[in-house]
Amino acid sequence: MHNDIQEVLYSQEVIQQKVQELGATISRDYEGRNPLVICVLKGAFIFMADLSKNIDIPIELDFMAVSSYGNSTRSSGEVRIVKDLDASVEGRDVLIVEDIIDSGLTLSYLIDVLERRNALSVNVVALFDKPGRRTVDLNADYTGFSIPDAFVVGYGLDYAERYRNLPYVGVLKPEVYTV
Ligand SMILES: O=P(O)(O)OC[C@H]1O[C@H](OP(=O)(O)OP(=O)(O)O)[C@H](O)[C@@H]1O
Ligand code: HPA
Ligand SMILES: [Mg+2]
Repeated sequence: MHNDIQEVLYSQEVIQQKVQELGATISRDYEGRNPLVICVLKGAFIFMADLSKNIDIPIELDFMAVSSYGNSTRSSGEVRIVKDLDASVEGRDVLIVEDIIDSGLTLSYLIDVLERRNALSVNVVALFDKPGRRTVDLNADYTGFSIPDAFVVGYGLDYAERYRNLPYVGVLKPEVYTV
């Protein structure tokens, strides 16, 4: 285990099992359609890679980068599009792939943007959800784990850009945070 990690909350095995279940459900629900699956960078890059391998219907992939946390454990409240999609979403069934929903600000902003671009449908799959932290009303269509109010890292999730490469999800030792 990484020296900065206090506790592992979700092991690699537990995450893989959940990702397989989510992939199977999504494959069933989108049968006969050709959804545009959008990865919200950077946090969702590992989840997107694993989830897409577990979806066994035709899909297209695109990537969008948004940022609001910077080097903090709190949202700045301002969501910035750092990289936009390559293709149009007009008339497309869109599935947004997120690593985590915390305040809900990132997703409510993204859903609004994609609906205004005339997507046919906009749904969300999030691996982790902290329902207790919402500042805006938002629910994912597919959720992996509901988690308590703790700042987590690993499996794509960062603190100040670090720890994204950990294969599990855990909490940092308090002394690691520069508050
Ligand atoms: O519900 P919210 O409070 O908006 O928080 C969730 C979002 O915050 C994180 O992204 P971040 O802005 O840290 O960018 P990153 O993915 O590049 O780390 C995370 O990856 C989600 O996209
Ligand atoms: O708990 C978290 N960890 C990492 N990034 C995040 N962005 C929102 N919540 C989190
Ligand atoms: Mg981040």
